[in-house]
Amino acid sequence: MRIGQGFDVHAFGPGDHVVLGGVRIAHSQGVIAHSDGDVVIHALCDALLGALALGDIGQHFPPSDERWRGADSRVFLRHCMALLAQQGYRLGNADVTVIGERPKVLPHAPAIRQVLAADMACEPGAVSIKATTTEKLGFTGRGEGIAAMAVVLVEKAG
Ligand SMILES: Nc1ccn([C@@H]2O[C@H](COP(=O)(O)O)[C@@H](O)[C@H]2O)c(=O)n1
Ligand SMILES: C[C@@]1(CO)OP(=O)(O)OP(=O)(O)OC[C@H]1O
Repeated sequence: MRIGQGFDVHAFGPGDHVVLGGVRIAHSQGVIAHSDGDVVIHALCDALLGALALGDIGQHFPPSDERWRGADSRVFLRHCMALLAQQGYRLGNADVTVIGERPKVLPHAPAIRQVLAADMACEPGAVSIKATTTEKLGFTGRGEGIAAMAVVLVEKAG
């Protein structure tokens, strides 16, 4: 059994939606990112890579690589899951916290869990999505950006 943790931040910028856990959520702003800027999936990828001691998302999908411009981050998650299987592990469970004042995440948590469970080949019950404000403190509190942290437990397959 191994454990991994991940953290990601993106600044808000022009736009009308954010993507969280593969779900498009209408918002008064978008995020500034090379890919779709999905902090939930980026944190999850770093947690999976961390559990395997295989570096971080930027090493696997460099921001300098034009292939990843505007990319759907689900591609990154499925790649990390393939690496997990190659190393002889499967997901035990994942726990994610989104940090920000807005958008409100809780109404979208069931949809996010469905998407992530599909990509992580597990039951939605193995994927937890939580959210918190920072009581208007700090960069998330000022509405400058959004963050997510993730923890995963992985276990030997078979
Ligand atoms: N972006 C967010 C932030 C919070 N929530 C939910 O609101 C509840 C209250 O948040 P506190 O920071 O005051 O604890 C919390 O239980 C979250 O589920 C949200 O949906 N989206
Ligand atoms: C996802 C990648 C893809 O190029 O770029 P960004 O969308 O900017 O996101 P970040 O969380 O900074 O992770 C680095 C990159 O791997």
